[in-house]
Amino acid sequence: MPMIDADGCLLNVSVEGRDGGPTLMLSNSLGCTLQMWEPQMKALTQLFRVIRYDRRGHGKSDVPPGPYSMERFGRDVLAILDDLNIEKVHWCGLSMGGMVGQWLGANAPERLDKIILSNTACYYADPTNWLNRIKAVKEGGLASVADTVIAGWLTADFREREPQITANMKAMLLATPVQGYLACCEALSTLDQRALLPKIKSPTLVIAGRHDMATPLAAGELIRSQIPRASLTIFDAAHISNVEQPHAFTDAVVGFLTQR
Ligand SMILES: O=C(O)CC1=CCC(=O)O1
Repeated sequence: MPMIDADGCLLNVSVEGRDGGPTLMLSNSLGCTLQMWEPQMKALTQLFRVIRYDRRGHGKSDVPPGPYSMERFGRDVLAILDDLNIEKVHWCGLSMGGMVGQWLGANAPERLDKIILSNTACYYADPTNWLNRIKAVKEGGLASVADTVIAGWLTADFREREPQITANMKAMLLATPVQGYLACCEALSTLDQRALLPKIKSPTLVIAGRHDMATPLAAGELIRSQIPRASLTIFDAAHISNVEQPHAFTDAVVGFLTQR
């Protein structure tokens, strides 16, 4: 896996799949590494060259001091594409990955082909939840918020049915560097990309989870309504819908990216 330099921050990047095929870039949720996409990889690598990466502050990437911002995360993606000599990619980002996709779609439209914005928001009306989470993590580490976060990621039904997957997701969250996690929460506490959405001209699919409390269905509907010609698909899932509904998620991604 190459480590790619983005303004002095080394980012852990993985490139797999079909050589010479269209390229699809996957972008993670807060507290997740590129491993979050494992349920999709077998199918996606048969059709696409798939780029995954650990966002700065996460996984095997560097953890430079904050503040971070969606612009910073977007420029990290452009550094990866430049380094790999890739002009244009399809984008699939979940949660923060979807927020980075919004930034790129509006600010670097020449680098994105089709865009999938999954379980995401363009702003938070009230930053209190993020400020509370920052305080809790500063005081008690990620362990102090992990069960609440996991309850937002996966429905109770799924957690009961799939204890091993749930435990793996929790371990991934708990392994996140605290400084990187906090710097991302700070970026989320001031997020407001509402003005960017009408500037996105790429074909866009918005995915939302019927049981997603972190970025509710209404947040997905707002994004859909503001991006010209965007469509919305809803899954019976909480926040991390690609893990909770892996087959439906993969089918939606493949269907959207391969339709003419
Ligand atoms: O991890 C969470 O609590 C939910 C979330 C919001 C933005 C993001 O990337 O994840």
